Amino acid sequence: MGALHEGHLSLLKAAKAQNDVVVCSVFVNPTQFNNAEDYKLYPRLLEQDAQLLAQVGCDVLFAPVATEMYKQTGKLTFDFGSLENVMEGAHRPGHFNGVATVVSKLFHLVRPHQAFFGQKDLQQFAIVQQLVQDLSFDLELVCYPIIREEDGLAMSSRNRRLTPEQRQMAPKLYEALQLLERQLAQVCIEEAKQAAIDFLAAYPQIKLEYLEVIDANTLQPISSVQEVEKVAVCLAAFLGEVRLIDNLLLEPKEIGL
Ligand SMILES: Nc1ncnc2c1ncn2[C@@H]1O[C@H](COP(=O)(O)OP(=O)(O)OP(=O)(O)O)[C@@H](O)[C@H]1O
Ligand SMILES: CC(C)(CO)[C@@H](O)C(=O)[O-]
Ligand code: BAL
Repeated sequence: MGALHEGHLSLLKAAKAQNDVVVCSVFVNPTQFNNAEDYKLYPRLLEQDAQLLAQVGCDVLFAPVATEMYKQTGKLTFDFGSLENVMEGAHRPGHFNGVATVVSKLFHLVRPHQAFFGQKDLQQFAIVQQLVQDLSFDLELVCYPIIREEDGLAMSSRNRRLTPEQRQMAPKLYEALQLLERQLAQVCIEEAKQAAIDFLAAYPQIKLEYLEVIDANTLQPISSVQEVEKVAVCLAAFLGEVRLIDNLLLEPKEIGL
């Protein structure tokens, strides 16, 4: 969606290393926003994005305008069942319907052989995987790790909207996830979650929306980390009006099992 940072550029570099031609879409997609202010205030920096894309060897920048993108599109409805009834899907009504709509259109328009996504949007990646299966898109999906600022904050275009005070506070989200990971090696999930919730409660500027310990394959909350092959810890929180998400993928061995 543009306002590119090193997280996005890591995807571009990986794409360029593996392909002859790389296309990057920059499109602040109205149909995936459940909050009008979030859409209005989303950072838009197309000129700067174009320069950064040229520097990493991107071959094509596809930056349609919304009226053109949606000129002939009716209301499409997707059903991702339990994959979308949690976390982002539960808190952003209609969000994944909008994501699935625009990703389908982008795949048809660009016809990529590979498509690169970031782990930061873990649930989005699971939804897109399901979409590719459901609609038999002939492409390979690739997911790359989260690139962080030096203080641990996950890079995000929305970070630009933080005030200096909020920006200083924002790495607490990553610290909470790390605390949760450490706690999971020692106590049960409920206690571990409570420790992370209590940690964040000490910072009144941070309003936690959800904190989940999930099976990274099904995205469903789990009651014991021994249950599943791959665990993820995920959160969403507001700093003022700015909503940020972050997650860690944990291997069972990393949590002492
Ligand atoms: N810090 C990051 N590291 C790696 N990939 C990232 C990072 N941030 C975003 N991405 C990925 O880049 C792609 C484009 O994301 P998008 O344009 O929505 O950016 P964003 O920075 O996540 O914005 P926001 O968090 O404000 O929604 C997505 O696949 C996303 O997961
Ligand atoms: C998948 C996506 C391109 C849909 O607009 C967007 O949500 C993003 O960039 O993560
Ligand atoms: N970065 C994922 C899309 C969104 O937040 O709308």
